[in-house]
Amino acid sequence: MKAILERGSFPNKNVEIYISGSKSESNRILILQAQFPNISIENLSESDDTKVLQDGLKISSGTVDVHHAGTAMRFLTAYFAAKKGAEIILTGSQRMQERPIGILVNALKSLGADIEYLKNEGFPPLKIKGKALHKNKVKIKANVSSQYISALMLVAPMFPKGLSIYLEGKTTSIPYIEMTLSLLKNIGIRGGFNKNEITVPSMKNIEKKMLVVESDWSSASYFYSLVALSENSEITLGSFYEESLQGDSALVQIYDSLGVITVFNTSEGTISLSKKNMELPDSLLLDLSNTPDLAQTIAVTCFGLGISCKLSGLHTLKIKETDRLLALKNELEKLGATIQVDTNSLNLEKTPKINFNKTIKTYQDHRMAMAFAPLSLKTNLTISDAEVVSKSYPNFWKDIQKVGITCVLDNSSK
Ligand SMILES: O=C(O)C1=C[C@@H](OP(=O)(O)O)[C@@H](O)[C@H](O)C1
Ligand SMILES: C=C(OP(=O)(O)O)C(=O)O
Repeated sequence: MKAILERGSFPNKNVEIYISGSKSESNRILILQAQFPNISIENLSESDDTKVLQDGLKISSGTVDVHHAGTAMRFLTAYFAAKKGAEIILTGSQRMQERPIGILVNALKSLGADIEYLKNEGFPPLKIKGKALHKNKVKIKANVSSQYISALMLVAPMFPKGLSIYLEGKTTSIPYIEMTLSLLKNIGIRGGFNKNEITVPSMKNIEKKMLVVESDWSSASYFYSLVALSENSEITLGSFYEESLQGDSALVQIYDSLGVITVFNTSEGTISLSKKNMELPDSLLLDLSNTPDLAQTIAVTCFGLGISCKLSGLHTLKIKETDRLLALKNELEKLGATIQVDTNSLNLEKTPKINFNKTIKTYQDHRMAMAFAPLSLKTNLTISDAEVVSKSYPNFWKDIQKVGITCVLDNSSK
C-alpha cells in the first residue's frame, strides 16, 4: 500500500488524537502478567508488536513467530528459558533473523538455560527448552541493546534468589531499563539500579494490581514534527502526563527548541501542542543515546525546517528494523539533503530547498514511514509500503487524515 500525501497546510484546528498505550510499557506488563495473573491492564498498546507478544504468551510448546517485534523476541527468549516445561521455537521475520540476540542468549546460558540456535549462531530462530534457573548472578554487555537487560529483569522475580545483573561497557538506552525497574516497583517488586549493577528480588505472589498504560510518546513524536513544520497549528494528544515512565517524553524539551510548546492538561490527561513565535536555531546538537526511537523524527523535522543537525549516540540504529542511519541518508538525499552518517552519528547540513514529488522507501521500518509523513507540509510525497506503521501505530494514517492532511491510501500497488 502507498500513502500519497498532498502538500498542504494543517487546517483542522483543535483536533484531539487519542494514541493507544506505549508498546514498551505494554510488552513489559504482559510478561509480568504472565507471572502474576492478578495484574490487570488498561490502555494496552494496539500495536502488532504487542499482539504478537500476547499471542506468544498463550502457548508453552510449539512455534512463536514475533515478526518484526524486537521487544517480543528478547522478552520471550528470557521468559520461555526460565519457564519450566516450555518447549518453544522462537522465530521472526527475515530482518529479525539478522538482529543479534547472542548477548542475551549467552547471559541466559550462563544462568543454566537450554537454548539452541536453529540457523545462524547469535541470531534467531531459537529452540528453547524452559527450566527453572537457580543461579542469581549474571554479567551482560550493556552497550548493544537495553532490551537484553530488561528481558532478564522481567523474569528475575521467577528466580528463587532473584537476580543481580552486572553491566559491562557503557549502558545504552538507559530510560528503558528505568522503565522496567519502575514497572516492577509498581507491582511491589523493589529492585535497584546503581551504575553497573541491577538487582531484582525473587517474588512468588503480588497483590492485585491494575496498571494503566500511558499512551505512546514515540508515536506522539510525529505530531510534534507536524506542529514544528506547520505555520501555526494546534493539536491535542491523549493520554499523556508530565510524570512519564517513557524516556521519549524528552520530546517536550527537544521540540521546545524547535518551536513547539507543550501544555499538560493534567485533569484531562492530554497535552496540547502549539507553535511558538521564535527564531529557530541554526543547528540542533543532540545526543540521542537515551531516546534512539526519536532519531528519525528529529532528523526529518530539522530537514523540513531547513536547519542543520548533528545527532550522536546513534550506535543502536543499525540493528533496529533496518539500518536506520543508512535508510535516513538514502531517503533524505533523495529529497535534496546533504547528510553524512557513520556508525554512531548523523550530520545533516542546512537544506534550503526540498525536492518535489519523491517516493520514500520505508525499508520495512514503521518509523521511516511515520517520520517522513510530516514533510507533506512542505512537499508532495509518496510513502511506499505504508502498512508498516502497524508495527507500533496501526491508526497512524487515519490520525494523519484526522488532523487534516490530504492522504490517499492506494492499495493497488506497493
Ligand atoms: O525496551 C524497549 O521497549 C525498547 C528499547 C529500545 O531498544 P534498544 O535498547 O535496543 O536501543 C528502543 O529502541 C525500542 O524501540 C524499545
Ligand atoms: C526499535 C524499535 O522496536 P523493536 O526494537 O522492539 O523492534 C522501534 O519501535 O523503533
